[in-house]
Amino acid sequence: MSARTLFDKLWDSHQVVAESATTPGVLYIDLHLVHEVTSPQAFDELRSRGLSVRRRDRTLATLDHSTPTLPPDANGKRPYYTPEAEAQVAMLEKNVVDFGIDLMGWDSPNRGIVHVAGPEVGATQPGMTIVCGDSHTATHGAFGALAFGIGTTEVGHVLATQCLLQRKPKSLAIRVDGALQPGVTAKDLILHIIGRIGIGGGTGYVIEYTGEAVRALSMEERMTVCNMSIEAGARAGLIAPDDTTFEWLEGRERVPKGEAWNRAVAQWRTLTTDAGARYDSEVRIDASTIQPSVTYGTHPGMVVAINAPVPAAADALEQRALDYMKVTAGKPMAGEAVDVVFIGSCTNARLSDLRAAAQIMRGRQVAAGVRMLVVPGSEQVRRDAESEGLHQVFRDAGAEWREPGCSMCIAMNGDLAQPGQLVVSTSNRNFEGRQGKGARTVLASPLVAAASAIAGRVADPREYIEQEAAA
Ligand SMILES: CC(C)[C@H](C(=O)O)[C@@H](O)C(=O)O
Ligand code: SF4
Repeated sequence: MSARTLFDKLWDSHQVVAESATTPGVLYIDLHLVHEVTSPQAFDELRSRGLSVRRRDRTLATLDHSTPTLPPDANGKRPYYTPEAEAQVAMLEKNVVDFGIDLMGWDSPNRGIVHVAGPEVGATQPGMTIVCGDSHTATHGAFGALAFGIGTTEVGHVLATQCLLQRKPKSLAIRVDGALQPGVTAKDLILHIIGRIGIGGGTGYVIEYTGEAVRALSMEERMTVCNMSIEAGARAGLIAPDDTTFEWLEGRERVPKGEAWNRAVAQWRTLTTDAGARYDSEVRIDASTIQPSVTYGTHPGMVVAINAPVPAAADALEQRALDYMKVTAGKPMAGEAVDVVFIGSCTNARLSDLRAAAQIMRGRQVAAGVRMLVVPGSEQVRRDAESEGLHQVFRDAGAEWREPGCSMCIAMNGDLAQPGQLVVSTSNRNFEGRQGKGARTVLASPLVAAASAIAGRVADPREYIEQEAAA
């Protein structure tokens, strides 16, 4: 057989019916993740047709988007933001019982944002096809799985058949050579990439991230990178699995054990792009040139190095974005006054993210007038962080330590910013109103977010890291 890319291998091993000029192919799905927002109509459809879930053992649900991050009151009542949010959660709780599906619900020690909790329990594994009614499903591609978001109608198709109609996308290699500088994180890398290729740069492609800077990333950093593939328009983002992947996965609840683990790893080691395999397109990036980066506009492609001047608007839409953000071309983002700092979301709410932020915040205070929310991505992250005392570091600094959920990433659960407020956020979307009507979002790394909370303005974390090194 001729040389194949990792993506080709994943596709070939899951396409059960080939596509033709007039019909899409049929792809077998190994894992279907479900959350409360995009599943109600899908389950209703099954009900109305008298269908059951085809592979309950390959379906796993969680509660994350609509869940409040404040604890229940003395009567156990949770402070849902709206009756709709509460109904959505109740609906999924009912659906998993009616259809016999596992739910990481309120009483589970594993509940969390779907893209944090799925990998943590070992449901996400190399070589799988993974779907979820959620655009950030590409996160799971960090494990060498073909993972992408689907719509609610397709959620129904997968529930009923465990298959999906798909045409094969093209492949794009993003090769990152060199090494990231101190204070420059995986988040800066992916923001830089989207800034470079644009929000349409990945459209029609599955991206494979390669190169020595990608190999050097931890598993959690790889998830941060793959998470935002959709923000470049890509169908999915992938990183070939290696020892970093296997070490991270070994021993987790849902991965194979004993001899079966060894066999799985041996098979997973074949999941690499063959020498001589061709991508449809390639981009090269030099990691050593990347600075801590932030967004300055209203989509994730409007990215600038934190100390570099904001570029002039190229068109009326960009000018509208600058006006909305109250940002001036020619001035850097560093120094912009900050109202709210949010550390959370499926992009950056894992233990290493919280450690990075805590490193800067330890012994310091959130600036007067700044509100800071730290929201762990899952119950596991919360437990691990609390056992290290990170929650205390954040609380001592004056930040709020919340319960796991999507929180202020999407502002549909009660956590939101006020009109006009500027939020430095570790999430992945900065659209108008994303974090509350009129709220202005600056996407950044946990290091930039923590430094900005302390400074009360958008700040370069290297100022604080250097102080520490000097001390
Ligand atoms: C609610 C859900 C459908 C949505 C998505 O698909 O990504 C959300 O997670 C988001 O981040 O905007
Ligand atoms: S954390 Fe944000 S981006 Fe991630 S799934 Fe939740 S709403 Fe979507």
